[in-house]
Amino acid sequence: MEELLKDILKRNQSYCTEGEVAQYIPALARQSKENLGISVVDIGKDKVFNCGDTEKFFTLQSISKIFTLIMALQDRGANYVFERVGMEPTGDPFNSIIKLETINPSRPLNPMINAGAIAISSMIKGESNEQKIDRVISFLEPILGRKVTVNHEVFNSERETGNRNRAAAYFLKDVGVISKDVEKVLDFYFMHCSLDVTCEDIGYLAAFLANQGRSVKTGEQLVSENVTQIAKSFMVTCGMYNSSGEFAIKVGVPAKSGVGGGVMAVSPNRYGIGVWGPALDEKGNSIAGVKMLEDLSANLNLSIF
Ligand SMILES: NC(=O)CC[C@H](N)C(=O)O
Repeated sequence: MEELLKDILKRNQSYCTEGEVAQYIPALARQSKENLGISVVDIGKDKVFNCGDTEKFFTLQSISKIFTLIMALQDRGANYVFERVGMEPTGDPFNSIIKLETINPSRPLNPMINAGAIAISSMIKGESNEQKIDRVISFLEPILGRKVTVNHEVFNSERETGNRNRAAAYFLKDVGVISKDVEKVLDFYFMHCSLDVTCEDIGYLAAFLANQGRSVKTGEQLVSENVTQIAKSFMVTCGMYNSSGEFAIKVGVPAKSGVGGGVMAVSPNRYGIGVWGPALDEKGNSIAGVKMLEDLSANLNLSIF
């Protein structure tokens, strides 16, 4: 495995120069394009294989949407959640708001697009945003086996510039999908997107899903298999946004990307995979990261289809 990862990293390094780091969040626009890392957690061997920049921090961004979805399902139950957010892919960019008004009854099509994830954020239980983010952190820490913190620079940057998310959230309040204070809901959404992680962490988050909701670090069953199945189904249909179909054909595993450049990929019962490369394609997915996943899938025969 060490040799395979070294080879895959080397073969795909040149893709780092293609695409751009996320420009619409100023703190992310300052990231270096050159970073590239891949981490594979082998569940059977209880071992992690790292290659490249696997210990540097970047923000979780949309990968966090999987974990807030899991928490909302636990806090409110599936009926409550899916009365307010749908189960279908959009074919539109992650921050698009175009379908919010044309669908009847009006609700976000799925929990992976920003509008859906913001609605999900409003469902997480807690008296204050501090309590809510502490709950997210307490959920993640036993999976990662380390302390997790919010990156305040990225949080403030998103908060200052997130006007499209603000537009989506106010629309959702108008149609009754969100009932809480919109600015507070947005702050909490920006906070969980701004959690600092490493590529290795993404591998362990993926391994937790590959392991049907059991932490590989502690052995603890943290959520029911059914809830992880829902999360992984959304990863297949919507996890890579309007590239999910192409990704299913070329890589063939449940995956979730974030504009920090991370991609979390799940090989059920076998591997948790984290890749990181901050230069993104026009759909917001890491170019070199996706290329490395294509190679890894072909080499290890990972496609679930
Ligand atoms: N695709 C992403 O990672 C988007 C998350 C980012 N925080 C946003 O709201 O735009």
